[in-house]
Amino acid sequence: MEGVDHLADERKKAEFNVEAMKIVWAGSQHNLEVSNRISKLVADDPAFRKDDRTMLPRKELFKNTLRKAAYAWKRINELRLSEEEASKLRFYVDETAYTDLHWGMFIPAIKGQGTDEQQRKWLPLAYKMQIIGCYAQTELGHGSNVQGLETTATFDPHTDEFVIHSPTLTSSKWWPGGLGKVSTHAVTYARLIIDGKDHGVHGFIVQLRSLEDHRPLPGITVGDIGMKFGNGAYNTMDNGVLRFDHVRIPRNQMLMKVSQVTREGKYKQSDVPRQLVYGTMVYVRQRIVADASCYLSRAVCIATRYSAVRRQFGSQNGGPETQVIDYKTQQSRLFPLLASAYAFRFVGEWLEWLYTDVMQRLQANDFSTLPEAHACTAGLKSLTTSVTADGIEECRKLCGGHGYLCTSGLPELFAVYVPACTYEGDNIVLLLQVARFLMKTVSQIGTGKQPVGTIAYMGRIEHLMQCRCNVQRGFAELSADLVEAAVAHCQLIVVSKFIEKLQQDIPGEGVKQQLEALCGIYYLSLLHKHQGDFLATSYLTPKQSALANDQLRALYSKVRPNAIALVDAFNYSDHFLSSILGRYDGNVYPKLYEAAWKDPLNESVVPDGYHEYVRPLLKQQLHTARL
Ligand SMILES: CC/C=C\C/C=C\C/C=C\C/C=C\CC/C=C/C(=O)SCCNC(=O)CCNC(=O)[C@H](O)C(C)(C)COP(=O)(O)OP(=O)(O)OC[C@H]1O[C@@H](n2cnc3c(N)ncnc32)[C@H](O)[C@@H]1OP(=O)(O)O
Ligand SMILES: Cc1cc2nc3c(=O)[nH]c(=O)nc-3n(C[C@H](O)[C@H](O)[C@H](O)COP(=O)(O)OP(=O)(O)OC[C@H]3O[C@@H](n4cnc5c(N)ncnc54)[C@H](O)[C@@H]3O)c2cc1C
Repeated sequence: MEGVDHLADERKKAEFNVEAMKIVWAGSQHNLEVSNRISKLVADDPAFRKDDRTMLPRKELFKNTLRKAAYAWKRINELRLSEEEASKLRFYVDETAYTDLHWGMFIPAIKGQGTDEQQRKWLPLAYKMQIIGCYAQTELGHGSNVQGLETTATFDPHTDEFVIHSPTLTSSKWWPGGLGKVSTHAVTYARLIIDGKDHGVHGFIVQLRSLEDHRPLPGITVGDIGMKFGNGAYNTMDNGVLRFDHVRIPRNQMLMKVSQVTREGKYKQSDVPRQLVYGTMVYVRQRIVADASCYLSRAVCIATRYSAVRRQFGSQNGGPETQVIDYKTQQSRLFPLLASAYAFRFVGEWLEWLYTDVMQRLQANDFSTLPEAHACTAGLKSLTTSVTADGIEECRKLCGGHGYLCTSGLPELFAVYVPACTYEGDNIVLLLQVARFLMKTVSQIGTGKQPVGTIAYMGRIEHLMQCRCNVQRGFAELSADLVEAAVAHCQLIVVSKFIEKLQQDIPGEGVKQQLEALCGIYYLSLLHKHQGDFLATSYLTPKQSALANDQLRALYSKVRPNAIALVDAFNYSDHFLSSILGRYDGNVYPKLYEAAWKDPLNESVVPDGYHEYVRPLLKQQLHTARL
């Protein structure tokens, strides 16, 4: 019934202060206050309706996204929201759009790789959205291999310009979000050519469309690359294709913080690592880690609430059937994901600190922690997005048949999230970067001391490195194993940051105890999953492994009465979750039934097509042997 909290009994079981846990999840009292205020602002505004997304045809869907983005911008300015509040508003609008790339990559690229003068010129225009930008790096033929990009930027000393050109079909820019129909400018990555010499990939600001009539400028061919996975989902984004036909830009539109080209055409590489040109990707990867905890927690919230509502089997003498959340199999699938959501939240906080620290060091020309930052952002982006994508799908399965309904919110959540395993760096390619970092670390041990434990096999590689074969062959031969080592390395970071979080002062009755239980579930479920490795390397005895599994089950029982309160602590509105299965009040069945009749297919009792295609079948007079 309306107004009844069908999960009230579950909420009464909580053994900790949920309001205090909301502050832990939000990161601070201030963050919680801003989240509450902005979330309500969005949820209460019908202009931000999103329950129709999966039913709109692409052009209507996209126009609706443009409308929402413009309306959001209007509200941001009317209410004079801060950058923090504006970012929260875009988060709670919950619709991928060109603004993601304008604010999330175009502006950071100029801030990270532009000179002070270039920042003074371009950032005010971008902040006022008087230009709209995208990040055009990937090409039809190359995405992972940035050094393989083919677009050229050839310096013309006669006119003090760069000529931007797409020499081959595969050099067409392909995938950049916001490029297809909206962006007026792009930070474009191209090979810098001076006097016939290729200086590698650099960033350039290129205007794509007229600010008067939005038509592509001369030499620019640009459009959308077409429909992507799933209805609604990422089709609100205009991922685009872009070709340059000898497009001329002023020399001062090459981003010149890291390296410069003088008026005379002299190339100057500052004494900074060339990889700083990749700085925007590092920035986004660390943000994607925090983002993973948001997406995973949304799916876990839906699946946990529904698992408490859903009853199946187990009725005694006509009594109520068993809540599926009480089955150990349901708990063994759901609670590690709940623990992962919290774990990724905390490692995301740490990674943001690491990134900020590295950026401060770069200001002082201290590049000592850049390799660690690269390995951590790459590895944790890979790990958290893979676990989150798989976790959203597991949450769909945890909801049985109803999880497959769009009104569960889970299919669209999955469809919009899964590209995170690919964009900002294919997850395997990034893990190979971590493996390279690990190998370099091991080789620097250098004293002949063999690495032990789960990285013992790296000793064999190191041995190969020292004797009969070169690093590349050893690395390539064992790359699949090295990727597993890279994952293990990243899992160690996640676990250690969770433990470090627990060593902080965490206010609120019972809050720390719940986090300790979740931390235990996180590492014991990992131990359980990889117990073969631990047993094979004698890190664990069979008896210890069995004890660990017993402890894991005991922790499931400890978390069970707190599960609903632990997902309430995510503090998501019903509007944001957009899920009948995940409703705060648990009023699932009546709302599922009500929603079904709103589907356009039910606008008529007899479906379109009946008379043309069904009635003739029913009325056919066929004389076949089978009849
Ligand atoms: C949905 C919303 C999501 C998040 C919300 C929040 C904010 C985000 C806002 C918007 C985002 C929304 C949607 C995402 C849109 C997607 C955008 C994109 O996808 S942009 C394009 C991304 N492309 C990539 O990531 C390409 C991946 N490839 C690479 O990074 C490089 O090619 C690679 C590192 C693989 C190899 O580079 P290469 O130059 O060939 O180096 P090499 O391997 O030879 O190593 C040499 C040397 O350099 C070190 N190194 C490499 N990279 C870095 C780095 N980034 N930083 C520092 N150091 C680096 C490497 O370790 C090695 O060192 P050693 O020689 O071993 O010491
Ligand atoms: C939704 C979405 C949005 C995007 N937005 C943008 C954007 O705004 N701007 C932008 O510039 N780009 C964007 N991209 C492009 C994205 O960054 C690339 O697709 C991504 O970097 C992967 O590169 P790729 O497509 O070349 O994959 P590939 O590298 O071709 O991957 C194909 C397979 O090859 C494997 N592989 C590749 N190299 C190696 C290797 N050395 N060793 C072992 N295996 C390897 C990969 O693991 C993978 O299994 C977007 C992509 C998507 C899906």
